[in-house]
Amino acid sequence: MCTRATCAALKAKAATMVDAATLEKLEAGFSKLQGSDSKSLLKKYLTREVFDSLKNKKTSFGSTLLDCIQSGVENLDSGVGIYAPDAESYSVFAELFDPIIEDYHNGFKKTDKHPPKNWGDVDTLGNLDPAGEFVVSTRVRCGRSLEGYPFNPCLTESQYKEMEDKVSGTLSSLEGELKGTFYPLTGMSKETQQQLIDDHFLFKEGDRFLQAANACRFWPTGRGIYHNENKTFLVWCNEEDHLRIISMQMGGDLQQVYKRLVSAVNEIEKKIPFSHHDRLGFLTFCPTNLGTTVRASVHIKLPKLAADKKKLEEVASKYHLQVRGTRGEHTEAEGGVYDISNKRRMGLTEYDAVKEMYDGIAELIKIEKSL
Ligand SMILES: Nc1ncnc2c1ncn2[C@@H]1O[C@H](COP(=O)(O)OP(=O)(O)OP(=O)(O)O)[C@@H](O)[C@H]1O
Ligand SMILES: NC(=[NH2+])NCCC[C@H](N)C(=O)O
Repeated sequence: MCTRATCAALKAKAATMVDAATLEKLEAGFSKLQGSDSKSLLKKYLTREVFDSLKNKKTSFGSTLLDCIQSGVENLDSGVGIYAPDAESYSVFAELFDPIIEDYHNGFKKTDKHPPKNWGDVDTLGNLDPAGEFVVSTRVRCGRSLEGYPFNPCLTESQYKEMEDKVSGTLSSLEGELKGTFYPLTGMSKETQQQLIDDHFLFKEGDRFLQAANACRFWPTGRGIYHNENKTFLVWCNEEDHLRIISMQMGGDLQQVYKRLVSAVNEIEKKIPFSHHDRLGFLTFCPTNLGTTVRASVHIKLPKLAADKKKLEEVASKYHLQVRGTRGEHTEAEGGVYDISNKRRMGLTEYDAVKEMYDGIAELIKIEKSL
């Protein structure tokens, strides 16, 4: 017979157990992935052994292995294929996250510790292309998560609203070049939204990788964009991460772009506490963005080098750079314009992540000139 005490204990145990339907989906997902020709890091590191050791685990938010891997299972063309539904997932499912992090971030081992934040001397970076021959535009972004909130899949509708209020309220106090307006996605006309996307200022809608990760619930509630008048400083609210802080402008003046980003982050950090992990650095939804969270990119035309796309990618990867299409990740180049950025974000400082892009692009331009 079930006494009150044993009943409560059984209930508590059931709450920490992964239910049969989830286990069934996990097994089906595992078979689908391993039977596919997916090139994702998820497929590479989710061995039967790792799968069996993690399939019954749950975080205190109730997130399971399925929540972490479902995007990569559904989208077999994923490069990575895994997201952390909450910060605890990085430790509960470390057996899977750690080797993926090590592979993506150039050998950042599970025993390694991400260095403390260091923006470095912002005056030491220059203009990548003073003559304006190759670089169309330059952008540096970083991601931040608000302390006290889980990532997208675990957020409630009211948390989305609360976060949007917090973010827009805080940004409204920015001054000088950073002064701007917050535009919620709710109520924005489709034309305005599309124009902002086409001009590379706003995140796209309906990203299938995020959707499959359960990251687009209650859309467009709580999502929005803040920008200054000339759109050189922008903040995305509640897309992939709670915050994406962005500085961008036409041409190759990385110093100006980086300086603006650093002063903006320093200002915002005074007003909002961000989630930071002793070993992993700043916390983000996707393991590719942990650490510095910095992606410094140029839109660049390198017609000779890019005549052979494979060659371009090979040379870029030699300098630890990643090549994307004109409209960002998972898109193709239009009119010969590529998005080239630093690939790793962990195990080095913010300054060094940006410098990695600076040095690599300088080399690519040198090669292009020599061809
Ligand atoms: N140097 C750049 N100049 C102009 N636009 C850029 C530049 N780099 C990226 N973008 C634009 O930023 C938008 C977002 O791109 P994308 O989603 O690939 O990167 P992200 O914002 O860094 O985030 P994530 O890596 O999570 O995808 C796209 O419209 C892309 O074209
Ligand atoms: N925006 C990102 N987090 N990009 C990195 C990974 C995106 C996607 N999940 C993939 O594996 O291809």
